[in-house]
Amino acid sequence: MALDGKVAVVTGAAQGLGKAFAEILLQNGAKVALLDVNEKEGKSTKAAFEAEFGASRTLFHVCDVSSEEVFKDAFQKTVQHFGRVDIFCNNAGITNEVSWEKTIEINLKGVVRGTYMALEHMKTENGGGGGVIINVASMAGVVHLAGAPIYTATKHAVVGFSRAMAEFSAAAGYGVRICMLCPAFVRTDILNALKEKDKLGEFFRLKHLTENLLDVAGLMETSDVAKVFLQMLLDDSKNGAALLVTPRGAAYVDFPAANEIPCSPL
Ligand SMILES: NC(=O)C1=CN([C@@H]2O[C@H](COP(=O)(O)OP(=O)(O)OC[C@H]3O[C@@H](n4cnc5c(N)ncnc54)[C@H](O)[C@@H]3O)[C@@H](O)[C@H]2O)C=CC1
Ligand SMILES: CCCCCC(=O)CC\C=C/C=C/C=C/[C@@H](O)[C@@H](O)CCCC(=O)O
Repeated sequence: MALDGKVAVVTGAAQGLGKAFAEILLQNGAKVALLDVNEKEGKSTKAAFEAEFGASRTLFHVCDVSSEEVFKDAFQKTVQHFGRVDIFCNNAGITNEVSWEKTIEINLKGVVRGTYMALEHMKTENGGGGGVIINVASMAGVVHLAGAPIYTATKHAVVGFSRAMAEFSAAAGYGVRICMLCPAFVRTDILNALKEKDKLGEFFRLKHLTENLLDVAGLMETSDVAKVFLQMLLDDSKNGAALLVTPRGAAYVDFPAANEIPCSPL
């Protein structure tokens, strides 16, 4: 997929990884709708992008992905403004083990909402032009964090949901690919949760386990992950693929097929 003239939606685009994904999309010729619950940061990001790429290339909508109504409204306004959407990146996420229902609402249900909405618009069956959905999971979608069980659960769920939807989309002939990005640790505000007892609750006592993983893996910059995001987005051969991103490089996860799981009689 060439990006020139394509229209992308990125959730959680005001800062961190979402902002870096939006920036690399803009650098490569796309128009980008920035959706985020943080109005102040979102407006400031939009202003910075306007100065660099021109006013007509970006839109900002205040949008909480945990509200079906608000999310749909922001998406519809984007379609009205740009005329179409070709790329949808479900990136918004939080770490909050105390308000765990909120974490599921944003990290999982927000991704499900965004995926369904994007498919409905992009699928060729409805006269759409096809496209790509990138769901941002985490390495915690493949390995677990004992210090963040709900975060882990949402990210595993995003991987499972996206893989199933990718196969469904291909089988239905929708013309929409769905892939997952699974980064290890990236220098963004989400990691502040590791210092906040009111975010981790009883799991705060295991924060050293997460910190140990961070020490082993190292910390990436958002721009490093954005480069890998772009590669995956442009690779038309990938559907249902989960790309792990670490400071040492990137690798697609080799999931076992159902008939490849070794079992012996009990
Ligand atoms: N930073 C890291 O080490 C890693 C982050 N991730 C994932 O990357 C994604 C982006 O996170 P980061 O950029 O790291 O964190 P961040 O905290 O810097 O950015 C998250 C963005 O999502 C927005 N957001 C939060 N709740 C929202 C909601 N209800 N509706 C709309 N927007 C909302 C925030 O306002 C913020 O702009 C998340 O899904 C996170 O789980 C995955 C692996 C590693
Ligand atoms: C509670 C805060 C979590 C916030 C954000 C994340 O999603 C962070 C990433 C989650 C899991 C990371 C696991 C990392 C494991 C590594 O130590 C190791 O398994 C990978 C080694 C990388 C390499 O091969 O170089």
